[in-house]
Amino acid sequence: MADKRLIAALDFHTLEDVKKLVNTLGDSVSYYKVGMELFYSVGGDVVKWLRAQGKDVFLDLKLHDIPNTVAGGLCSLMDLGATMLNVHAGGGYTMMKVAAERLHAEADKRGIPCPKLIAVTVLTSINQEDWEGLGQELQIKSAVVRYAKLAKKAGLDGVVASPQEAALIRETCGPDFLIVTPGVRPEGASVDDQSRIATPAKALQNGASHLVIGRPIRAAKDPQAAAEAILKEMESVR
Ligand SMILES: O=c1ccn([C@@H]2O[C@H](COP(=O)(O)O)[C@@H](O)[C@H]2O)c(=O)[nH]1
Repeated sequence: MADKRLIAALDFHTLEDVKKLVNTLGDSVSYYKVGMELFYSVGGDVVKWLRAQGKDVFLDLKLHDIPNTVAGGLCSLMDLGATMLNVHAGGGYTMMKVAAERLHAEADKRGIPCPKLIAVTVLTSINQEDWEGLGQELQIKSAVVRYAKLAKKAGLDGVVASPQEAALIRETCGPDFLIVTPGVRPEGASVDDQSRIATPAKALQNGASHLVIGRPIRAAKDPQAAAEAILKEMESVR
């Protein structure tokens, strides 16, 4: 049985590429992330196709707009059947609260399970220099925890954060809060454009509930072997 803590990122722009990787990974991976590159080129069909294969889907579109627009957008996306959706915590407490309330109300009205809703805190590509360039005075860690507390208070199920902040979020937001961490790199793997990273084992030890991993699997010579090695490392942390 696949380890649902691993979410493989499908940053492709054709359905053919998606099918090839998903078929290669087979039963080893049961949870996939669809982000803007794929969604903007293929649309909702990719989510429907993945769901028809029995896969869970994190639809990572990072909605960031005024409350009414974000809530409406989420309700439209709900039709696709994704397991998890997200918004930007930078949209503020009111936006997150309205989004969560409208999503739950819409799910109740339609009699369908409500997708998990999580908030992006500070992107894992942001380093200290980028952060200061934005005029931010809090430390990145403190800002991430602040966003996580706001997301929890607004009724969201969790956050996206780097594995470096996971321990502090877990301590602050409790055992059931979802902590979805991109920025995961096996020892020796290329860092690419990520900044705040950790290995799969370290991310889990820090309290991450899910690891989002893209290029270390997708760009590997043998994606199946890369995924298996990551899963083996994850298995050591339960
Ligand atoms: O803060 C964030 C939020 C989202 N992402 C997404 O996760 C994957 C990571 O892919 P890698 O190839 O493993 O770097 C990618 O789809 C991002 O859009 C993130 O990296 N950081």
